[in-house]
Amino acid sequence: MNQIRWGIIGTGNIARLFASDFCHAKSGELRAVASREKTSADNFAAEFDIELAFVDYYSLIHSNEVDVIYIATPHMSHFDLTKACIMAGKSVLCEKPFTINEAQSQELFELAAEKEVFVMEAMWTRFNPVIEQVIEWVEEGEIGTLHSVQANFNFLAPTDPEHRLMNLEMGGGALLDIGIYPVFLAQLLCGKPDFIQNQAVIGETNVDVFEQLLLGWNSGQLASLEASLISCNPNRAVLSGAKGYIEIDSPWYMAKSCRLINHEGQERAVEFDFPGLGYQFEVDEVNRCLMEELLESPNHRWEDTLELIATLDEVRQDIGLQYPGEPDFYEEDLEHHHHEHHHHKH
Ligand SMILES: NC(=O)C1=CN([C@@H]2O[C@H](COP(=O)(O)OP(=O)(O)OC[C@H]3O[C@@H](n4cnc5c(N)ncnc54)[C@H](OP(=O)(O)O)[C@@H]3O)[C@@H](O)[C@H]2O)C=CC1
Ligand SMILES: O=C1CO[C@H](CO)[C@@H](O)[C@@H]1O
Repeated sequence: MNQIRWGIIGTGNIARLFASDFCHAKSGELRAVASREKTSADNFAAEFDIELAFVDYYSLIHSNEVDVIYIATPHMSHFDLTKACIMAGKSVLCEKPFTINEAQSQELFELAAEKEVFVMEAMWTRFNPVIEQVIEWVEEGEIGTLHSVQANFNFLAPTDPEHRLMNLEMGGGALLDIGIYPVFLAQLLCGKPDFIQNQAVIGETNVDVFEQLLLGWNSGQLASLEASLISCNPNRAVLSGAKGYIEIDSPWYMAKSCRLINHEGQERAVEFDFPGLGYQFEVDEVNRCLMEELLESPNHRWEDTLELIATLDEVRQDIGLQYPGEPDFYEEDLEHHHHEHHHHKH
């Protein structure tokens, strides 16, 4: 079998973590990297033993040397780069959030369907073995009816106002960068929420630095979620059911262990001994999908990405957090009214 040939766009923080874990994937060749800077491309290629270093992104996108491109650049660039890859017939694994809003994601998935190109949001947590275990426990009824999801993602972000996390022009803020993880977990287990409430703290650079969300489902399920760029937390997740609960150990979004505790207090602990941080599992998933000639992963479908970003859109609309170049929320809201849009205000 020929190896699937990968290219990476960007040489920043996540590109490095991904490249270090790539060797733990079951198959695939990390064949090319592209950077805006020649020295960054060359150094990255040398460090990770990558054959080809491109000095602009579009040369990689149009090269015949790769089958799939991993986009590891800041949020605001995901739309244009993914679009260019699809147009060039290159499969895509694009960092989260897939795009900054639902309209952009919708447009890309329509294009991918039309051009018959594989596309997936790099929601790596979905492929972590602990999350697979948790899905299995919940589906097998080990905790009975699932009633609640409690999850958060907190870390101390750089305070530099120019840093991508603090900079509005770069799609900054907690929600899109890290809030997406707890929302992902809740929606993975409960589906698209029927109600969304939130409280957010806006920082000095006008991005959300801290927020809590409460999601509700007509089924009676509730999720209590938090994202913060300004506070510390062990970042554990707890799923409570009628017969017991599951605790995903810290940090839950990249955990190596979890525990199932029944209503009598009996505990079953599971530990996974995998190398690296766990980025290899999303690589395995993409390789498997490409070998099966799928356009989307059945485990993180286009619909899953759309439902995820739709929730983030709704929260941002409530907060009044708009990114440069986005259509005006309030005009959209008027249109939505005609379509019986259920927007739950607190
Ligand atoms: N899955 C995960 O665990 C993580 C995911 N992410 C996601 O990955 C993306 C990138 O985040 P991160 O790696 O932390 O960001 P960094 O700033 O560390 O790196 C981003 C890279 O993108 C390239 N780039 C392209 N355009 C720009 C621009 N306008 N400004 C700055 N850099 C640019 C640069 O590469 P070059 O100079 O080589 O062109 C840069 O090194 C985000 O969307 C984030 O959500 C981030 C961290 C962890
Ligand atoms: O996805 C992510 C995981 O963790 C990082 C913090 O350590 C985030 O900034 C990032 O975007």
